[in-house]
Amino acid sequence: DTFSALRSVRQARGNEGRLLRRLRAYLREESARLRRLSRFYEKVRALHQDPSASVDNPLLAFSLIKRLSSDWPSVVYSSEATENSRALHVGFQELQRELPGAEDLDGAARALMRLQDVYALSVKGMANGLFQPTSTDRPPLYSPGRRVSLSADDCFHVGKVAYDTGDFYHSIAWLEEAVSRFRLSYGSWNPEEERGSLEDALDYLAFSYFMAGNISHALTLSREFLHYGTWGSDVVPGSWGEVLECLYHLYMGLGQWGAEVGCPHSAWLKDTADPVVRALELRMAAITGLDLRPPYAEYLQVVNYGLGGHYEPHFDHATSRKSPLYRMKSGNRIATVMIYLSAVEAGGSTAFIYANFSVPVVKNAALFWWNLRRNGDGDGDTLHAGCPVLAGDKWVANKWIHEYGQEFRRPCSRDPRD
Ligand SMILES: O=C(O)CCC(=O)C(=O)O
Ligand SMILES: [Fe+2]
Repeated sequence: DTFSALRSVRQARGNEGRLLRRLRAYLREESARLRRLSRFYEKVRALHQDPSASVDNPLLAFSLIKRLSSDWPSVVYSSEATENSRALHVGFQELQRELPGAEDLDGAARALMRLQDVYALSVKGMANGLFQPTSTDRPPLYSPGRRVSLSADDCFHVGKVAYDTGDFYHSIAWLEEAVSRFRLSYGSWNPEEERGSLEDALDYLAFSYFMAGNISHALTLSREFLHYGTWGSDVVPGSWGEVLECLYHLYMGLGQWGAEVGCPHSAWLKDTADPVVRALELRMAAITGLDLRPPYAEYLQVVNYGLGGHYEPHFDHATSRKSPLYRMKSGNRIATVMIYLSAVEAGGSTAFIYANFSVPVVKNAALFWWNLRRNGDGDGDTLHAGCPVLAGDKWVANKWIHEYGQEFRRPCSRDPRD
């Protein structure tokens, strides 16, 4: 999940810039090497095409013998190409530790699927670089400055991440898109490279339909797969292995869905951390009229949402006496102050599910609500969630205020409606 935060994505971009510079150096060296080889080739070829350059000439005989005994071996056995590619390898290895890995890629794929679900985006639209809701009468949720579309292989990867977790609903949508993109390019260029991928996508897609209960469509696709396929008898045991692997993921793997990636990262800031924190706390105390001195309130919590970052529906207050919240020995969380520290380009609203309203992310805006009624019971209407961030970097700060210390500021009542 290290790569979900937008700061890491920016760092990754910086690292790719470094890789680009190394590749440019490599290309420069290799081009120079090939230019030298070409010059040698042209020089020797010219001698061979010249009828007057006879070996009767002892000077030409000498240079022929020298070329064959010395120049040709050093051309053929030159280690220059190896050295150039070694420099490229070393340059890459130096950066590799900081580069995203397979888990980060899977996390980014899951973030795309989450955005697809929450904002009802069409997969075809997303693959074309558009954030268009499936009901096309609605305007796009976000129009990027530069439209980038996904390749067949990109869609295939997202589909495969879904497939691997037994999520056939998503695997079907993304593999359909991958297949239609592979079909478009099928036979048009580099058929050798494209072919295996179309077969793979069809295979995964057929199996997804099969698992989703659409057997007849699975069969149709399998026939197409057979048509493209050049495989031998090993495919039958291979398929069984896949069935078992898939069942395993279906029964064991679903719990892993949504773990880590897309979850926000947070830090706690004491008021002594910086005068800004102190000033902010004084302001919150003035606005709410509540006592925020420890232990009547928790330290300020700063949260950053990454790629497609979201927060599942929850209550801020404890709903069980066993909650670690009570360790502060200052009661439950009576109220929340939430400040939006950044704006986002799209998405990221805070949704109050039962109360049926949502608050957009507006930089420097603050929200206040009571989590508890005056009799100390939790208020069910405060169930809330952070919607996935569609585009942008979302930062919020939370101040959770506890019951103790507020006795005279927010008096109790026995009426459950208060
Ligand atoms: O970020 C949001 O919109 C909600 C955050 C939240 O509910 C929390 O941090 O407890
Ligand atoms: Fe919350």
